[in-house]
Amino acid sequence: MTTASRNISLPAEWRDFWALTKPRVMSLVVFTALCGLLAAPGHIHPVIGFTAILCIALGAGACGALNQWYEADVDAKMARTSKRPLPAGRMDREAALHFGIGLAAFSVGIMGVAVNWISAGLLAFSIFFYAVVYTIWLKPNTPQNIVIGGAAGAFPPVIGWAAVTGDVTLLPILLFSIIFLWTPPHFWALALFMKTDYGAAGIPMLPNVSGQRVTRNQIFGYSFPMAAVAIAPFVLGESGWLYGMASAILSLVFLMLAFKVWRNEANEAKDMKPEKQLFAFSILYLFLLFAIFAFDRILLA
Ligand code: HEM
Ligand SMILES: CC(C)=CCC/C(C)=C/CC/C(C)=C/COP(=O)(O)OP(=O)(O)O
Repeated sequence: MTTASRNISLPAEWRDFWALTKPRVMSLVVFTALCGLLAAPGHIHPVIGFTAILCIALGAGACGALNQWYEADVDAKMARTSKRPLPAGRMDREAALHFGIGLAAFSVGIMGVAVNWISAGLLAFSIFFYAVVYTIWLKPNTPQNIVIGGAAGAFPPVIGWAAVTGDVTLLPILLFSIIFLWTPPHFWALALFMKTDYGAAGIPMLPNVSGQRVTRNQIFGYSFPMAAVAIAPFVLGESGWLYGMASAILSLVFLMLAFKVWRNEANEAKDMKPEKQLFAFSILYLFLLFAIFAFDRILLA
């Protein structure tokens, strides 16, 4: 028996289905949903709360699968995505489609029956928005694709909140707005320094359509309303000082890094340290902001 065969590992096809769900990106998506759920007023039975988060995770996985089903040809043209299960030829397109539709139907159905139909409706809408509005309609047609389409990724904390309360009030709309305004700096910073090949694959992302100067201006521009909305829960008296201080400090660091991106003139990836720093920090920022927000609300409750 070889060392490799003795390792405990998933059979290849399971690993491929797992990869279809884009687990690394989706982990933060699911975390924001958990924070929305924990920050909501009222009580949810832990088993129902766990079920809600599981459904959101499965719904997010459905998004990844449906996206890769539709984009198999595009993914084959980009080095970054060419090793995904479909372009690499390890899986049928049909299997990915069935997996995506199955996960979507299962997650929405269980959410509706076990949690409530408001959160199930929001989950169904988010999946539709990402799979159809973003992937099929906006992404191949406009460099504003991720601005509008990014709304799909902003829904999870609203869904988590609605799982507890059965409604959507100002606070979850603020959580939505934070992610909505965070997405353009998050993605465009990455698109500046990483060889994404979107241009070669015919996808009109902002850097390859309008150039690096416009992209840097837009990154800096979106960071201001993002910071303002991030601090808003404290200003409106919906959080304590802990979140107030944390959101101010984190947003200040974000703005400073976005300013360094704005000032940078480099067009070689090796000189794009500010862009790399902003992308890496964008993930830490959202993680800490949501974690501290939920913690602060639990302390206040
Ligand atoms: C339309 C919106 C978005 C686009 C186009 C986008 C695009 C990307 C891309 C291309 C990557 C590089 C790595 C990869 O391909 O897996 C990435 C990484 C990442 N994104 Fe986004 N993203 C978006 C929204 C979001 C949202 C809403 C979240 C979470 C709330 C998120 C969380 C992450 C995380 C955690 C990573 C790092 C993953 C890793 O370490 O491999 N993204 N994003
Ligand atoms: C609960 C629920 C329904 C959540 C939706 C969450 C969601 C779909 C977030 C979007 C994040 C994401 C994977 C962007 C990748 O963009 P891309 O697919 O354009 O990137 P690619 O070029 O790597 O394929």
